[in-house]
Amino acid sequence: MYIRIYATHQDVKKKDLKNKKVVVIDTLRATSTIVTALAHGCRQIFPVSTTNEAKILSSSWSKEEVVLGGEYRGYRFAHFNYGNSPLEYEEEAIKGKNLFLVTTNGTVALQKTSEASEVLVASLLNGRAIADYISHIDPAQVILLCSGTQGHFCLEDTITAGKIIYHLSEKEGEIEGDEMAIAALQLYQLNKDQLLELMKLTDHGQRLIEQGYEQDLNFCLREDIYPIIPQLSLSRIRLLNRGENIGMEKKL
Ligand SMILES: O=C(O)[C@H](CS(=O)(=O)O)OP(=O)(O)O
Ligand SMILES: [Mg+2]
Repeated sequence: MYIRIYATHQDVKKKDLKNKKVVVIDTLRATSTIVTALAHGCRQIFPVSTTNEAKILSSSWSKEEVVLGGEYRGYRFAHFNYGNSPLEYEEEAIKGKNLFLVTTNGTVALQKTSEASEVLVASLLNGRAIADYISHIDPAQVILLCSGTQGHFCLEDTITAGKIIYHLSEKEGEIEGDEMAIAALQLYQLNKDQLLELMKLTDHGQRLIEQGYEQDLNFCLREDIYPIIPQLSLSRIRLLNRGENIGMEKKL
């Protein structure tokens, strides 16, 4: 298996992902939010890039079936039900709902994968489960698509990519990859016992703290609390093997 990492979604064109197995990562905070919502019984999530798109797409459902969520530069939209804080999606109210999620980086990265053969959604909250799944299907090549922040490399997505490679190598021995993959693995191995200290140094970590979201930062670093496999297919994200995922316990 060969691992290739893209540091930002701006680095990749849709055609680069054609027929590829792609794992999308946006640790702060979109993919952490998606994983949390699905772990709490959300029916399916539509990643969209504008509030208008969310409103148009969601109009096919009754109001009771729909939740609108998201943010721009960290701040929630006035007429939406929720923002982009994973903690908001731990509620019973999300159960059975169709979530239309608009975010600055993560949902845009997810929309880039329309030509991929399989798309998975990863965060630190479910990184080991994603690695287990990939090793089980054993593809020749996997692309880890980090969302990045506003077109720039970010540590938090690279750390999650490194964690996935770390767990893959635990199962399969040495993993081949590009130099970003080697760097991501080293970064995770060197910092896995001090993730919070590292994240507090990042632009996004500092911004979340300034915006009053320090709890989000702590939460997004809780490794493997939700061992689920969210899969994007036909423009919506659902749990793979929903029956197996349902009833899983949150490991605190
Ligand atoms: O809400 C977030 O954490 C970010 C917004 S930004 O990086 O502060 O602009 O969005 P995401 O798409 O989850 O990276
Ligand atoms: Mg992000």
